[in-house]
Amino acid sequence: MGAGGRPVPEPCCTVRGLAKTFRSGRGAEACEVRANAGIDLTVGRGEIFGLLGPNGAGKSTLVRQLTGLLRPDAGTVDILGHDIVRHPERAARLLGYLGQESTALDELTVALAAETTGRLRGLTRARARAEAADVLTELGLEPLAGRPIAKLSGGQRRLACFAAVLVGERPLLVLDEPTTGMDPVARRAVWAAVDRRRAECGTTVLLVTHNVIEAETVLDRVAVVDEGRVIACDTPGGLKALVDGDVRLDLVWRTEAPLDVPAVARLAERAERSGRRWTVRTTPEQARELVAAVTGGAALAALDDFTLATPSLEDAYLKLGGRHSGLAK
Ligand SMILES: Nc1ncnc2c1ncn2[C@@H]1O[C@H](COP(=O)(O)OP(=O)(O)OP(=O)(O)O)[C@@H](O)[C@H]1O
Repeated sequence: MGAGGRPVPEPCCTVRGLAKTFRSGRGAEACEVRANAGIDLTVGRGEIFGLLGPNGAGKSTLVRQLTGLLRPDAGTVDILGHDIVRHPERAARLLGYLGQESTALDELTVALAAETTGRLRGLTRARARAEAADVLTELGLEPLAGRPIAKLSGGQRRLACFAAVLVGERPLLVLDEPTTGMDPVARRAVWAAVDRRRAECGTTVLLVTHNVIEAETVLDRVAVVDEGRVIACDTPGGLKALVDGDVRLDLVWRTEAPLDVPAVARLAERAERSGRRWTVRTTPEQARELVAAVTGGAALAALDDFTLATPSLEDAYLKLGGRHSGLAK
């Protein structure tokens, strides 16, 4: 049994001891960046598995190693029984990859990019065209079908590239921050499309994200990556259990916090401050006392809003010792 008592599915992707150090410059200018250092991971078939971590943690490097685009210095990558380090060319047949950068398809129209991906994956012209049309309808992209991808807005471009990745079904989808820049309607369309493929075809999804809220809602399991290592791997619920019993108190001041109020001055020393917002992670009892202190006296007039919340995945991440910057709220 796996985390949360669920049966562990058959592996789709197994990574062992993956390591990569980038070297740049020469002589005195030379520098080394260890992008990953001994990563072990197993992603089960049909899982929606997330890689969460701050900027520069090594997520994209890991993804590029999995997709056969970057050769690791050491370690193995097995996808559905294929050794991707030895045979990187096999990755294209096993997975659909949505990277962070734009692709050669950017010069094509949305419809042609989707159709071309289908053709590159071995579909007949008629089949590729039909599948592309279906995916465009599914994602609400029909009005943009005839427009070149390069001329679209950032969110539209991302959705068009995602559409292309879906044409010509692949058992594994590797999506590097797929919803960046998308509005809520487009985001919902992406997650509905992912869910449908998992339900209907058993598709496995490996997702890189900064967005902890998204991570909490869509992922079955998540690996937290920091400085090239996996520092935790569990269900979102399992990770949040690390901070079970704590609560988060957010205070938003109208302008300046009233530091002349002793309770507020004491709070200032331990709160995480971001502009007018102060955040404190504490026990429920202490949170109640703090709320009473800031809402019962002179501080109330200076308070714009306050919320008490149960711990989020971000709180769990912080507890694990990850660095705060780079994770979206
Ligand atoms: N081609 C490269 N040459 C040199 N260093 C690199 C190269 N690619 C990545 N790095 C470095 O490796 C580390 C990991 O980068 P990576 O892009 O994998 O992080 P990430 O977790 O995907 O970050 P982000 O969330 O910002 O996309 C960083 O320190 C980065 O600067």
